[in-house]
Amino acid sequence: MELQLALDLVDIPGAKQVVAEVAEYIDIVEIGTPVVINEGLRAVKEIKEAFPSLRVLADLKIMDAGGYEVMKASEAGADIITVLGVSDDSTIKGAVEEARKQNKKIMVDMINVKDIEGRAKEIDALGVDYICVHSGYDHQAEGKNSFEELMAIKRVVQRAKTAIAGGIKLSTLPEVIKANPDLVIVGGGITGHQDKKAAASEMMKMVKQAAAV
Ligand SMILES: O=C([C@H](O)CO)[C@H](O)[C@H](O)COP(=O)(O)O
Repeated sequence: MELQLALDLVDIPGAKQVVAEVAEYIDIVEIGTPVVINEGLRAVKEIKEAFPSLRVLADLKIMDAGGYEVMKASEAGADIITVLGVSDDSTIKGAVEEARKQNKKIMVDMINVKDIEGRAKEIDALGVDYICVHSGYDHQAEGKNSFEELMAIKRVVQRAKTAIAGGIKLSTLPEVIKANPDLVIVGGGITGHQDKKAAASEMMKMVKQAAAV
């Protein structure tokens, strides 16, 4: 099991500051969609250059032109790129094909997918690297989470790694860990914490303990 830090509400200097604080307690750093909107793929490039030993995920939430957009994120230094599960199979196939050429990985974000089990099965067969259940900010505001969706994809996914994102905090992490995802993604649960380093360190400890069992 691994831990990914999602950075959504920062600019590039702010992102560097947070990563410098918690780098030893995370496996992957995510340049979130709002950061890419504000700063462009330059944010991915600068974080990869500043922290070469960390894997960097570009949360582009690709919906079309999968191959082209994966190529651009790869050029910027992204190791993992996100594509939406609601997009057409041709988009996901194009993304996977380009990622293979560039030696990168594709994560499919299942945000707003209605038939989670059925679509996860189809997407798994397309050769993606991760399938991620995700309660986005708008769903979180309605009190939703993706714990049940994680259990649903765990039942059907055979080759991809499984991941979960959306509002995970120290208090809810044990419930998430129980469902045994390969990757836990945390944004505000670390960045909104008074002591980011302590929160990341505690989360990493819990994740690695679970992985060792
Ligand atoms: O993907 C995300 C969201 O859609 C905004 O772009 C977040 O990175 C993801 O939800 C994790 O952040 P938290 O919900 O704050 O843990």
